[in-house]
Amino acid sequence: MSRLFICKNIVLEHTLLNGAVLVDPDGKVEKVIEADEICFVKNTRKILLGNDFLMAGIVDSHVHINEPGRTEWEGFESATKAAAAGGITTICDMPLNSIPPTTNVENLLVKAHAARDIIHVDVAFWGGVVPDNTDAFYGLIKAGVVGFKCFMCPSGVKEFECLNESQLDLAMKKLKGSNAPLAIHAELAICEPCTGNPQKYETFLKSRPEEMEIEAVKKIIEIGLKYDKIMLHIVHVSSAKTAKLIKDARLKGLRITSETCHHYLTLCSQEIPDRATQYKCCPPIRNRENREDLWLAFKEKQIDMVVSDHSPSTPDLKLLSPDDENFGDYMKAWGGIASLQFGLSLFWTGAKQRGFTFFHINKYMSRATSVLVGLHGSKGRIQENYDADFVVWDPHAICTINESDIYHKNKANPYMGREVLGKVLKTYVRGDLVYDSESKSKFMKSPKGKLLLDIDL
Ligand SMILES: NC(=O)N[C@H]1NC(=O)NC1=O
Ligand SMILES: [Zn+2]
Ligand SMILES: [Zn+2]
Repeated sequence: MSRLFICKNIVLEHTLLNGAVLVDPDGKVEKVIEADEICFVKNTRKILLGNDFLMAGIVDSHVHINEPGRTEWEGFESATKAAAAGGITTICDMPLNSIPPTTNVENLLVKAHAARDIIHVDVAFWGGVVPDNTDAFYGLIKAGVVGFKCFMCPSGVKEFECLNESQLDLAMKKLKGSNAPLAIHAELAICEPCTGNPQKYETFLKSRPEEMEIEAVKKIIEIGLKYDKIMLHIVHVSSAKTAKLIKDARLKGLRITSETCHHYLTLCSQEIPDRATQYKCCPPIRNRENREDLWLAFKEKQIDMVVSDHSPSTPDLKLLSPDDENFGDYMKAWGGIASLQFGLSLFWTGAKQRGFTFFHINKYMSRATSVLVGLHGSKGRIQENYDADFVVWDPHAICTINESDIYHKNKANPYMGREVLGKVLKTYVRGDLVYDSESKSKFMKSPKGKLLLDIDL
């Protein structure tokens, strides 16, 4: 049966509409209509959303799910529940931290089989580039990966080796003209050895200065400019200076985009306590001034989107226990922040204070990310023929991030106890309810997510 979502605040690209969204039985948007046309629509199930806000579901193009192999860090079921509870309707899984990594079709199938039947939102996959797998690119593209990801410095896991300059050059050469973007972790290992107290955040920050990112991006641009049709994407930009370089390269004709993460926009180094390794990620969270410059970089069109880079691990690897001999050692702890579920509230809290609107949330968290991963024909907008992926939320609600409300497998995160603006009430994937904050069970018994791949399993 068709469904009619009636709502006073429907967030479209540039307008807030008092009206309704008609969704066909296949879960596609049939029509967006104004309030005075509602009475003409017959034979539908009406879903009354009143004064809540109805927005396109969030597309988080940067998530590490880690199953199989490191499922105790994060798995498809827990990650997609957290996503649904955060208003995210599509996540794109990064190729590393799982064993095997997504570096050939065989491995992709292993991951897809692990995910099948247990996902509460849609899941797409990035392929990985490691030093010797260019022969696997074609098969991975045919199977439907959304693009490729590589590292320019050690990734943190031994199965996913980083590329040197000539290997990066080769990857670009092979991918040019393919429509598959190459997403790059841009840090060059040019830093000095760490001295100082490893339990102080400042010590870690000094060991990974922004020059590592700046030099890496300069190198990427230099190589990229040799290849006409390569699509490049710089993941988790932490430094506002890097963001500017990326925009300048785009003005020179390079097809290059950038993302930043909620942690760089919300947190700052001055506020990070000693031994608080739940704040550790790479590149590191930088100072307050840089954080403000990152917000400005959106206004200057230097940053295109914002994602979670959700990359949790178990608490032992985060060295979070006072009983651990390396307790709170920033240099030794796992680098990666768990935040998948909080993206909408974190971004909105910071964005509203700085004069951004609902339309920017849609732009940076749904539309731009959908374009990056080639899903812009079906995801990221409330529009005819698009999937009816929706988040229903209250942008005025003030909530506290509590451990009991978190669905990530590993709950340690830098936001515990923080007050944020915005509460997700309900999430729909292809017209079906997948999360309901009011219900006892919150999630559906039979998960409704789909694998966004071009192969049959
Ligand atoms: N391996 C992995 O997930 N690394 C991620 N963690 C992080 O903080 N930055 C990354 O690239
Ligand atoms: Zn990375
Ligand atoms: Zn990542």
